[in-house]
Amino acid sequence: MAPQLDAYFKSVDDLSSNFVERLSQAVAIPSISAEDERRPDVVKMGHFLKKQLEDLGAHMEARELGQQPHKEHLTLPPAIIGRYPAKKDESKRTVLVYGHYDVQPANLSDGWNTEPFKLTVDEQGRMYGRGSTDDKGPVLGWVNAIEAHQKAGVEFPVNLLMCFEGMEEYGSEGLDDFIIQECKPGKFFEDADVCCISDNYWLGTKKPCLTYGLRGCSYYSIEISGPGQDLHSGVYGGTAHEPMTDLVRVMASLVDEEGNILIPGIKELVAPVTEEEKEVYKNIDFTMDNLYESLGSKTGLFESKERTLMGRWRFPSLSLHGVEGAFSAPGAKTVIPAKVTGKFSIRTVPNMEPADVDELVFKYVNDVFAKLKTKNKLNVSLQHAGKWWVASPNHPNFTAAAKAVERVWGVKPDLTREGGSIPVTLTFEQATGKNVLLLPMGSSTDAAHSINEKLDKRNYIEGTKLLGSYLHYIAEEPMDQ
Ligand SMILES: C[C@H](N)C(=O)N[C@@H](Cc1c[nH]cn1)C(=O)O
Ligand SMILES: [Zn+2]
Ligand SMILES: [Zn+2]
Repeated sequence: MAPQLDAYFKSVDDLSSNFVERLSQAVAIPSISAEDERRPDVVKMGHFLKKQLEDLGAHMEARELGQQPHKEHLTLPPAIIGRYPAKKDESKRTVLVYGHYDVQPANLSDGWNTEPFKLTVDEQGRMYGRGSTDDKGPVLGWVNAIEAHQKAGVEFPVNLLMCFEGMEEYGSEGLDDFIIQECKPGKFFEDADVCCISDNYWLGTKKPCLTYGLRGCSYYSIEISGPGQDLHSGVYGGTAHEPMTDLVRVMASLVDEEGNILIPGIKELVAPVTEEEKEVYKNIDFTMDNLYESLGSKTGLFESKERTLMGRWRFPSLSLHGVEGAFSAPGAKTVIPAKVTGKFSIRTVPNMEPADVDELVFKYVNDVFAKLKTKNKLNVSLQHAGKWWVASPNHPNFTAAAKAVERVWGVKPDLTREGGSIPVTLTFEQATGKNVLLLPMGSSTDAAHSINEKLDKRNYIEGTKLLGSYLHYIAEEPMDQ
């Protein structure tokens, strides 16, 4: 395998400027799944990806997923699925890869130093742009790997099945049922031997990792309304119950300043931490400085790395995200908003069942609201939910990936869990019955979901080598599981 990989690596290096250009074209499409008016761009991005792969000879299909639940006027972006080589080679293993081509919202006015939808590369090779690390860079890593094999004249080692979605940042609407259907006998994904997802991040900036766990995410809205329209605070302030005042009280009652979730019953749903498990956290290559570097401040909740890692991977957290309908522009506007909608989410962990979490949340929010004795109206609802996932890293899929990491980066990877969520991971595991590996490309300082999101060129290029060499190692790894 060594000469083949050497030739492949050289090809990746030779093509590196084409790969950056490919990422630049992808970042230029503002495929924001959460913004209704951007839906045509999400679809455009799906077709861009499809065309890139078709040009390399892959068999690709854009599969419609129907209308968006609760927003029936919107058509969901298609699942872009494919197979490379176009005709299955029965003598080779089949690897199913997943990624997403939608991105989080981004505006220059949020505080970006550069245009979010223009890939901007600085002198250190940091490639800034929305979606660069989450998840356009990693998705294009698979495309690049195919191209580099072709240009190097190196035989592609596996049958690659691909599933790319455009709604991951909005709860993967519509995808679960599609995956379940397509994993059935005779369908597109039926013959997967293993699955691989590149859509998370290293713990620090130096050491690659393989990831075997994710937190779930239950995302809620609290709508409070009262007045028939927005009001002048000079004329009506002091005469009416104000929705924003009620909402601030309800939201403040969800979590305290130390990050403790104040909803009764939530803590009891969490699996107890075992002594054996505590040892795992001690051995992870992570420092508080890694945290401070990626936070961009020293505002961590805990002093120790073990407690910090547990706060990210092992315990639930509740975050307040924003308020729709509230005055948020610069300057001063003396308005009383008539209807405000607060958004928050809970990251869930074993053994929290999403339905149990919902019940506790709804009861608590209604109880807190009732105590306010306000005449306004409350509506609390779940926007979307995805369950947590924890797997065993003792599988040839992980062994193959560890070999690839050592070959490309020259170090053994850490085995990590991830605080973020990729809702379909569990679906792939259950629907295929196969092992799922998370193989991250980007690092802890990439600022996914934040302003100035970036992917280091080194991570993109070496990451492309990593994805390709993983396919070579998985092709040869003994597997009876
Ligand atoms: C880890 C992954 N790259 C990611 O960012 N996932 C999102 C998924 C999500 C859940 N609800 C909304 N989006 C995340 O963890 O926030
Ligand atoms: Zn992602
Ligand atoms: Zn994301």
